[in-house]
Amino acid sequence: MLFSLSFSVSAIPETEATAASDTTPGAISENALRDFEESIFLHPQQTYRKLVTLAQANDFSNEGRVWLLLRKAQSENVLTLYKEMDATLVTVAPLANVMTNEQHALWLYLQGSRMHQTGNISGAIDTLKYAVEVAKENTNSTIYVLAIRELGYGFALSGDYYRATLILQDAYKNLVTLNNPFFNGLLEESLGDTYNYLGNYTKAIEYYEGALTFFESIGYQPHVASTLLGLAMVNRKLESWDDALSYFNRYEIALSFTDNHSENFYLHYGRAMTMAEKGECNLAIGAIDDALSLSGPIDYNAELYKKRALCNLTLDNLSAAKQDLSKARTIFNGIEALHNTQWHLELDYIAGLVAFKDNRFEQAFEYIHMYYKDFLELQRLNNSEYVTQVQATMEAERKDKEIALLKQQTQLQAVTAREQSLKVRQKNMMLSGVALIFALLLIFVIFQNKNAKKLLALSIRDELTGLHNRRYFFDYFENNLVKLNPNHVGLALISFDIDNFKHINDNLGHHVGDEVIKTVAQTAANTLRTNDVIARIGGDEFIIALPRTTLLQAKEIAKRILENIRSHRFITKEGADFSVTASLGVAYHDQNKFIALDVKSLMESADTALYQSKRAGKNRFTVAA
Ligand SMILES: Nc1nc2c(ncn2[C@@H]2O[C@H](COP(=O)(O)OP(=O)(O)OP(=O)(O)O)[C@@H](O)[C@H]2O)c(=O)[nH]1
Repeated sequence: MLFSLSFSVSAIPETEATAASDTTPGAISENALRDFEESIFLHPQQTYRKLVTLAQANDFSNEGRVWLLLRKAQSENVLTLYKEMDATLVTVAPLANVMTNEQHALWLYLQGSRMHQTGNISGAIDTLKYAVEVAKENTNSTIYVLAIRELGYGFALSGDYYRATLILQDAYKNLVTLNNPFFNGLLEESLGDTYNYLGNYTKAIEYYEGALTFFESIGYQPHVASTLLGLAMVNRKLESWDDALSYFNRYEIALSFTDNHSENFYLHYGRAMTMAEKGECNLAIGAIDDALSLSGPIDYNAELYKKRALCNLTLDNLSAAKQDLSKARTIFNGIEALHNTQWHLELDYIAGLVAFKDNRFEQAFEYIHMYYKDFLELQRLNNSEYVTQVQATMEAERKDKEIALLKQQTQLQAVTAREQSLKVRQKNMMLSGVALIFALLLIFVIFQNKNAKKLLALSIRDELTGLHNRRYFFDYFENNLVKLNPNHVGLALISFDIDNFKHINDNLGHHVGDEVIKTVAQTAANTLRTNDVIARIGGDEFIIALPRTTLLQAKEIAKRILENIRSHRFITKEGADFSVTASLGVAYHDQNKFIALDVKSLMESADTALYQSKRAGKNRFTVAA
């Protein structure tokens, strides 16, 4: 539930109720505008109408006008009137230089949360960090809490769950002493969202329920609604279909706080998907059609078509299933960013089931096989050791099943006529398909939490080199190397940096510099083994983790990297012909020494060794003491 509903509150002023209901522009004092916050949450629709009326009057000072516009944008955010909100933010921008600190922080926060909604996650993170900085003067202010929360979302959306959880838990620890139900509700809701994304659904429910109690106690309907949606979604993931459906019903009632029906799509979408997953296909098809008629985001529509295809298969409506599948395919063809994601690959899986129903067994097997292959490749690209372990288990399980099936086939073939054996072959083909699906479903369950779709896919890669980025590397390190595998045999880190790179930029241009970075990245990556992880840390600096390695192997790899980099010749369009070198630092953690793995100090050792290589004349590697 990481869509953003933004709110803020202050102590209820005596004048607040009047402020919200009075529509005469002249009757409102400028100070009262600042205090409009709470009425935005209690009566969003009425407050918004009031603010629109006031905005038509021109008799405000600059400070008053800024408050008016910011509060208007804030209520537009609450009511998800994003077009209007964008326009209001444009109107307030020229007044940036007369804003007070408090206004400036609110302005930054609103921009940051809007960036989230449009998918500009890195922009949102930068803007929100700035908002937190500006709001920090008063850490018990509403804007500070809101900005921290939104920043936590930013980290979660970019796949940095670790930092998201840390920042929110930290804020929670400080704010819980204030005993403000709104703040407590906000933070519990955010922790619910983060655990939801982390796949810890039981913990997510715990936090969402806490948040719901706080929000209901103060009557902030937009928050009650968003928390109920969170509870519905988590229960769906836990396959508690009836609880999920009952939360969707409560969400529908809570949505009455707004006249804007755009959130209805998520209600109908969630409900339809839940019904289909529950197996109530007759009901689900009607619900899917309702959701499709609401013109939600196009990739959600594709998911609806996929589910309808599966339901139609269950109901033996083969031709309808084919049509659904083709509609889903058309949508995916048009969204390049989603190509080769799990959601895209699932089309082949469904196509396999359709072909099977159609008695095209060979084709069914082909599709499912292709799906299986592509899916594992996708996971390999994600390059997590955890994934590899799961895959290995699944693969072993699949092989066992296939062997058992082959045995069965041989026995059957020995006693049956040729005609019968053809049938058996078809049956076995189906059974191995089922075995594959079984294996894949298990993997799916594990990766279901990674549903930030393209946002996640984009956020773990460095744009220039296509390698993993810094964030992914640290996340991988903490979550896969340290937590999941504390007893690894040995772990080496290699930190490296291209020598005299600035010289290349200065003499041959930035575009050549970029090419050098890309080629060096590729050369180093090609030198590594499948389970090694390389990431670009920034500029011309890279880091490599070599799990399950001896120091001797690590040195060998460092040597090969150096050789492969220095032996590459660059020839530019302009006729320059040159090669580059790099300096490396190797740090090694030896489990046999019974010293706990400390990421930070291992990285520092690798960096120190790298600088020793630089000082000793570059183009070499040094092993940290
Ligand atoms: N072309 C290009 N240059 C970059 C990029 N990111 C950072 N840089 C430049 O990379 C250079 C990094 O230089 P340094 O590593 O500090 O120094 P160096 O010249 O390599 O010297 P030594 O490391 O001591 O060998 C700086 O000039 C940055 O401006 C990028 O994405 N593309």
